[in-house]
Amino acid sequence: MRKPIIAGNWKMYKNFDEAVEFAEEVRDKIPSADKVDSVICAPAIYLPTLVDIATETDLAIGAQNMHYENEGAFTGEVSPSQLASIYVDYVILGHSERREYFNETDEAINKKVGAALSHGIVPIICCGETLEEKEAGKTEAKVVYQVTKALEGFKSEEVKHMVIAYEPIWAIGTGKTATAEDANHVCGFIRKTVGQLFGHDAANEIRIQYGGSVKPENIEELLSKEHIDGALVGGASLEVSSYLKLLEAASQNA
Ligand SMILES: O=C(CO)COP(=O)(O)O
Repeated sequence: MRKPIIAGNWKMYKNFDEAVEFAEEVRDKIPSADKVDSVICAPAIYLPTLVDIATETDLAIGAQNMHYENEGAFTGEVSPSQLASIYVDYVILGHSERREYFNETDEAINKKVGAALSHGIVPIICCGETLEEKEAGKTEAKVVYQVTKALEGFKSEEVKHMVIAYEPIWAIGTGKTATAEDANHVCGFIRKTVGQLFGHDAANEIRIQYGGSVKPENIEELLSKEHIDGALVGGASLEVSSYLKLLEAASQNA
């Protein structure tokens, strides 16, 4: 049985006071980490403070991106060793917004996955198709390509501990959610691909999230599906009450 994982992606929202207030309000209300992994992926400048607030609670903190090099002349970037030095647990890699607006390539994402692993940071690897690709019947080909590239060169033992987030781009921030059946179908397809590349154990243990307009109203149906192990959530992770409802739903599903 895979433990559900709900990760909030705050993107470039909240000022410092709002971020602190949120974390202080939720930290003692997080369901047990035995039942659900509860993560907030915040803007980089808030990470040390949020890690402090979350210490000795069941809330885990993640970054939204990082470079693959540990140090160097890369103005404006944050490195894996820097994130590890402040005890960040997770990092979102290859989000469609990074691929689209910051020209992130599959090769760079693959290097970032390796860098995250070598620092004990769990990568949440994003994949997903555009509306055009969906309408052209290319969803499966797109996610297989992205997942295969991101996982190239790793061992089954490493892949097991990773998280993949299937986020159809047309469902992000649009209020349009993939039906639970469609989302489950694609997540199942991703699992099958992992199985072909890394074997049965990796396929069985890797956690696959759905992302794209996930809300308290649709989380239960999504999580009831065989291949959906959690959610990567934008908008609905910004409010304390809706974030906690998502966690509650996942802990009851566990
Ligand atoms: O991009 C997303 C999470 O990474 C999804 O965002 P929304 O939940 O706001 O659609």
